[in-house]
Amino acid sequence: MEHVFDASCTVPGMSSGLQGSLWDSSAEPELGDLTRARRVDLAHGAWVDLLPDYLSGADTLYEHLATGVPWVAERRQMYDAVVDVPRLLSFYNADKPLPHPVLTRARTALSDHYGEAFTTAGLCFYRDGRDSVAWHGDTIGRGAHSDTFVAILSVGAPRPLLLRPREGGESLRFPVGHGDLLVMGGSCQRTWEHAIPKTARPVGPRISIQFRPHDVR
Ligand SMILES: O=C(O)CCC(=O)C(=O)O
Ligand SMILES: [Fe+2]
Repeated sequence: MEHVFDASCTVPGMSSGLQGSLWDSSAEPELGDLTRARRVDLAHGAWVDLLPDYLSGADTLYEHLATGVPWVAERRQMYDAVVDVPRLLSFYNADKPLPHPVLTRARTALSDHYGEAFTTAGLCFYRDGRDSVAWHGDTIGRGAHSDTFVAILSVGAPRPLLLRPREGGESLRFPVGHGDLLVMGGSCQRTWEHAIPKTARPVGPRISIQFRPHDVR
């Protein structure tokens, strides 16, 4: 799971920013075996499944998404200020074809494995260590009151995904690297929060793909 990336920031649409990978960057992306995922049970009925290197040929997918997806820089109202969302976004609802066939195959494989249809895909582009997502649960829709799944496939620079119980307690740190899969399940969205913290360390760009079932956001 050691991957080497160039630490330079990317200008999306001009250069993908992924350089110096040790891997064959022309390899076609392929999926591994979901039954090899390792489950970590968390308190309060939450769990995460971890599957490092679920995707091989991750360089190819990274390049394809970095340069080919219509990335959007959003701004959001925060109290009385309008602030930049610290990452680029691209959302694929159930009707919109996913930007690479391996993502369509991943969505089908996840649906078969977990026994629930994953429908949407949210893509996030973290350009460098200043990009982040603050503590939150994916509680828009039924994640607020029911058990749900959120499956995250990660390509590019490794970043830690942090999880902490809502009622207080220590946070757990799950490094997610190039081609890794992390699935949050059970009560995770309503009893825990997750975040991708900012870092002052020089880190290269990362793209995450979050697959969610209907009415989970
Ligand atoms: O990028 C990630 O791995 C997490 C993103 C996330 O939590 C979200 O978009 O809801
Ligand atoms: Fe989230």
